[in-house]
Amino acid sequence: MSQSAVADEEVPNRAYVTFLAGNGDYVKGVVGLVKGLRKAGSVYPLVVAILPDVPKEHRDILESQGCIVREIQPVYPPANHTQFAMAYYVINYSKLRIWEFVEYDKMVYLDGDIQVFENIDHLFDSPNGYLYAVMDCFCEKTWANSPQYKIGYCQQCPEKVHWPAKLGSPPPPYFNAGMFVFEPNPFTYHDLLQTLKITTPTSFAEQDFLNSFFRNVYKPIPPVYNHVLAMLWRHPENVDLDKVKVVHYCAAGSKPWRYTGEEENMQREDIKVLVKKWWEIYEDESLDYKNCRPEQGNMKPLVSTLPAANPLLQQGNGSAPSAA
Ligand SMILES: O=c1ccn([C@@H]2O[C@H](COP(=O)(O)OP(=O)(O)O[C@H]3O[C@H](CO)[C@H](O)[C@H](O)[C@H]3O)[C@@H](O)[C@H]2O)c(=O)[nH]1
Ligand SMILES: O[C@H]1[C@H](O)[C@@H](O)[C@H](O)[C@@H](O)[C@H]1O
Ligand SMILES: [Mn+2]
Repeated sequence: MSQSAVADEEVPNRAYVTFLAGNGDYVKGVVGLVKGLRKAGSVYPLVVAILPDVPKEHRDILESQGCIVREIQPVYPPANHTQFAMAYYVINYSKLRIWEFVEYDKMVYLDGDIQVFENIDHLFDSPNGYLYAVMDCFCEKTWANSPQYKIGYCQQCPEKVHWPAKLGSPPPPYFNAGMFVFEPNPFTYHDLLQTLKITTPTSFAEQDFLNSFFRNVYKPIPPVYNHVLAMLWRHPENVDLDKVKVVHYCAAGSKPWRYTGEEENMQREDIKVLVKKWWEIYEDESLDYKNCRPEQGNMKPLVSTLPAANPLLQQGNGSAPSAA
């Protein structure tokens, strides 16, 4: 048996995964993401779960950047109920298909509007059996229809405005579904789709659904793994930008490839710096797949045959730049 065949059996199969829909400009986000993962020295590839409406030119760009492109079929919430979810988010139910990627033992899902500034490969070593993600913030206007927003309660600072006793116990921890660590599994996948059929959609679509489905196995991880930009102005006391590893450009007007600086908070210095840092990675040709040295071993589809795929050897990669 060849050495690589032995390695194949012993090294768990792991990958990052993102989601891409439509023929718009989110493909830029994914290109930025795969280059960021490379810069951070990740040894795992990026799988892109794409809907059939992603044009061939975009698929080609992704493959030329070393991504593994996998077409998935859309998932819709039960008929006639879509009006309950924000239209913009409905497409995200299709994300549930990633539980079907059972050739991987563990995956880290990242939205296309996320950038990874420091190596996070150690997340794959987290104990199995849980879904790991970062707790969300309820303070932006996107939450305006929720009881949390109306009360002024946020799980990021539960002591500031207490959850009123008359409403019972405070809501359980709620994660932002732009980033999570999970295990693909045929039974979970089946159960997710069956449960969706009998679930009435709510505002945050699959994010609400995943929070409800995984409520008993959800483990919060530190906010550095999914820094939701609104934390900068809503909870500055909870943020240490130097320590942030993963930035989620989800605040209105903050997508770097669409950034104009016009929307509220977008003229902040810290936002400008983070947008600039995204662009530096996106435009860095040395991070293009074609320019990467093979010995770097990162993001190769055949990464599991490389000795460097041992995650324990990759822990604490302190050389990567921080987000700040
Ligand atoms: O036209 C689109 C829209 C979305 N996406 C993909 O879907 C992801 C989610 O969309 P956004 O990042 O624009 O959404 P937000 O970050 O504002 O939304 C958050 O809430 C959503 C609720 O549906 C999802 O849970 C999402 O992952 C979470 O980060 C994108 O990153 C991208 O990967 C596309 O490919 N094309
Ligand atoms: O997933 C959503 C989205 O990312 C919004 O932009 C943000 O304001 C919300 O907090 C979050 O739940
Ligand atoms: Mn997002």
